[in-house]
Amino acid sequence: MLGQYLQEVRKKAPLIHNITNYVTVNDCANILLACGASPIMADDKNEAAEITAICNGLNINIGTLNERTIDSMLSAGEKAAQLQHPILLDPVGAGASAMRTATAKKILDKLPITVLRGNISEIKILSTGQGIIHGVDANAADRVTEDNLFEYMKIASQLAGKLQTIVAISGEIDIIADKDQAAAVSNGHSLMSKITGSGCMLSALTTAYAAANQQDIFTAVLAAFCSMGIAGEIAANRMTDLDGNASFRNYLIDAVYNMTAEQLDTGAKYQLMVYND
Ligand SMILES: Nc1ncnc2c1ncn2[C@@H]1O[C@H](COP(=O)(O)OP(=O)(O)OP(=O)(O)O)[C@@H](O)[C@H]1O
Ligand SMILES: Cc1ncsc1CCO
Ligand SMILES: [Mg+2]
Repeated sequence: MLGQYLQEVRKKAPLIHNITNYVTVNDCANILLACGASPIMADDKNEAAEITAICNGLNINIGTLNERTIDSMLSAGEKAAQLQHPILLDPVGAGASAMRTATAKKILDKLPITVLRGNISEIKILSTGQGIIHGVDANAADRVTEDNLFEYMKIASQLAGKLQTIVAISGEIDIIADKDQAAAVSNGHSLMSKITGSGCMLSALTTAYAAANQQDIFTAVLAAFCSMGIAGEIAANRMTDLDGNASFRNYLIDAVYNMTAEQLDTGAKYQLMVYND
């Protein structure tokens, strides 16, 4: 079933506008090409809205935020909203500085964000106003485990209802939630946390899946998360004794490039909770 969502990405080849950080920008472009989408990066206010208008989805990532790009994010976001393009916000490092936290909140407040995709500490800080983040990485104390999973799924779903968005939390176990349901994805490999940008790439990929599957964005996000996790497992399997995190990064992109709909269908590992209240 999820494989169809990948097929739609390949068929429609959505063009994704990325306003993103300068650490992982090239990886974001390559992961979009790998899944069958196309990237364009453009972060000047004078062209942000115009670029968004020729695209099918907008990926806003605050990883290397500066005063200038905040305006570009809002301007592109307003245009994307007018055109009913999906908009994803990756609140990289929310909680690490007052500027990041305030900007993530401002974007959530001013734009109809379709998907909020971050690690558990970023999401926790944005929802409760409290917590500690380890730079751009999740705080180990916030980890989603088998023991707290159902509690976190419910909280994610409540937050999704409050923000009127899909909340998508990455980590060893990923959680994707809207106000009525939450899915927990157990695909992935610990090496994914040893490269920078696995989260940024996931956000770019998720924007492409959402843009190509607008009729069911929740399932599109689920498919994107499963495909990234499966790619991580395939990449880890290819590692030799001399390989390190640089090779892993390449193997991960290669696995997204070579992924088939069948691989996604058979490899996806998730459980779904539907809430009635
Ligand atoms: N320990 C782990 N085991 C399995 N998968 C993992 C693990 N850590 C991260 N992942 C996977 O890596 C991807 C990125 O998640 P992560 O939470 O590390 O994002 P992030 O913190 O935003 O990353 P970055 O900021 O470096 O881009 C997701 O697909 C997630 O499932
Ligand atoms: C390391 C880093 N710093 C700002 S953005 C980024 C990439 C991972 O989010
Ligand atoms: Mg991140």
